[in-house]
Amino acid sequence: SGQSLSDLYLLTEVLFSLSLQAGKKCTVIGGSGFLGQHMVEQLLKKGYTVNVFDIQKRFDNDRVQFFLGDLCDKEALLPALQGVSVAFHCASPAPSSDNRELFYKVNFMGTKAVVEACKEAGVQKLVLTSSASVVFEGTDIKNGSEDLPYAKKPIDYYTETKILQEKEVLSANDPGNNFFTTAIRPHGIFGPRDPQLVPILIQAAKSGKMKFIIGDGKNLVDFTYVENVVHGHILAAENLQKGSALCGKAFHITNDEPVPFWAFMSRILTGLNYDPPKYHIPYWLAYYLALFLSLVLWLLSPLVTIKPTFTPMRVALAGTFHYYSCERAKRDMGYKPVVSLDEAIDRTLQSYPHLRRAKA
Ligand SMILES: NC(=O)C1=CN([C@@H]2O[C@H](COP(=O)(O)OP(=O)(O)OC[C@H]3O[C@@H](n4cnc5c(N)ncnc54)[C@H](O)[C@@H]3O)[C@@H](O)[C@H]2O)C=CC1
Ligand SMILES: CC(C)CCC[C@@H](C)[C@H]1CC[C@H]2C3=C(CC[C@]12C)[C@@]1(C)CCC(=O)C[C@@H]1CC3
Repeated sequence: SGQSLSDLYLLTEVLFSLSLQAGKKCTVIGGSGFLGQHMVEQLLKKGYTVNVFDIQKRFDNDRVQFFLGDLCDKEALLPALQGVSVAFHCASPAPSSDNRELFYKVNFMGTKAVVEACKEAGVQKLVLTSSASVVFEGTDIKNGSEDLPYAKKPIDYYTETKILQEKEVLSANDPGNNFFTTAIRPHGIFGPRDPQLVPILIQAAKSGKMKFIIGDGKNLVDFTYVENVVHGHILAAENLQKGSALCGKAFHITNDEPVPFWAFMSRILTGLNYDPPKYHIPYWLAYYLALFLSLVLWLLSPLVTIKPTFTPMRVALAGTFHYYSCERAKRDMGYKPVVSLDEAIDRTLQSYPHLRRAKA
């Protein structure tokens, strides 16, 4: 009859909208962090229901359900993953923490717990935030593709465990059990609220350490605006499905506009009223000075803890080419940066009024 037909129609509508809602429920592991918070904001804008799992709560939002816990604890993760179809894993100890045990525990063992918890909770898609640095050994990379082998000698412990983490996630891809995984490899993320790049640079400038250009200053590097990184993650989640080219694969996400490292640094410095560096120092000299300094600080470490501005890792990043091709992301997920580098730098500079030097 007409009544039962309209009941059936209503039921179908309800079921359809329930399935859409379930498809759009996600968890951001590391959602209190720099990238994580930007992920949450964009996911909410796109109509996702968002859970955050993090060891700390760094913002308030009525539309977000927070789960506080350590990702190394599978039992703590499970409630945050109930009814969720996509998990984004963008948690990591800060690279500057330089704590080998912590990197191993969180990035490797913790990621194993994330994979197990996702499978147990019935999450279908896991998108990992990896890093383009997993292939970087401190020597030039120009337009590197995802086919480059993992670094045999990674530049630091952080990167060593990012490699282990990425391998763990990609090898967990299991179409037979309806569990799909992929990894996004961003490079040099920057933007509003970044606690690393701009604040470290300005701190160095304030203490008079930004006088030298390491090398000839022509080395091209990728700096990627945080919203482009978020866009890559969301596209990855939306294109990750049975039979897609994303399953078990890694993808570079960059601004697709490599820029000389020192031109980028100078633009940030002058944009915040600091002088750009102007003297040149040979790369090898800067590298061995940084190595010598880290040795001295290591010898002094039982007595005093000092964090150097110029570490061998930072010198390597500042004095070599390291930019990557994002053709694979363009081809397989329709990626294209949504914010140009010029616009991204302007927005970033405007977001740091407290770091701007007052003009004399
Ligand atoms: N910032 C950059 O230039 C790049 C970052 N990445 C990757 O992007 C991801 C996000 O980085 P950022 O947002 O810059 O870092 P962040 O330090 O701002 O955020 C990391 C978040 O992870 C959380 N976290 C750390 N340990 C945890 C644990 N045991 N359990 C639960 N939560 C924990 C922290 O509380 C923090 O909220 C990381 O995986 C990082 O390796 C990759 C390439 C470049
Ligand atoms: C003091 C100056 C020589 C350099 C100041 C800027 C640096 C703090 C940043 C320049 C390149 C950045 C970078 C990262 C951290 C911040 C920089 C060293 C990462 C190591 C962050 C984590 C990653 O996965 C790779 C990044 C590469 C670029």
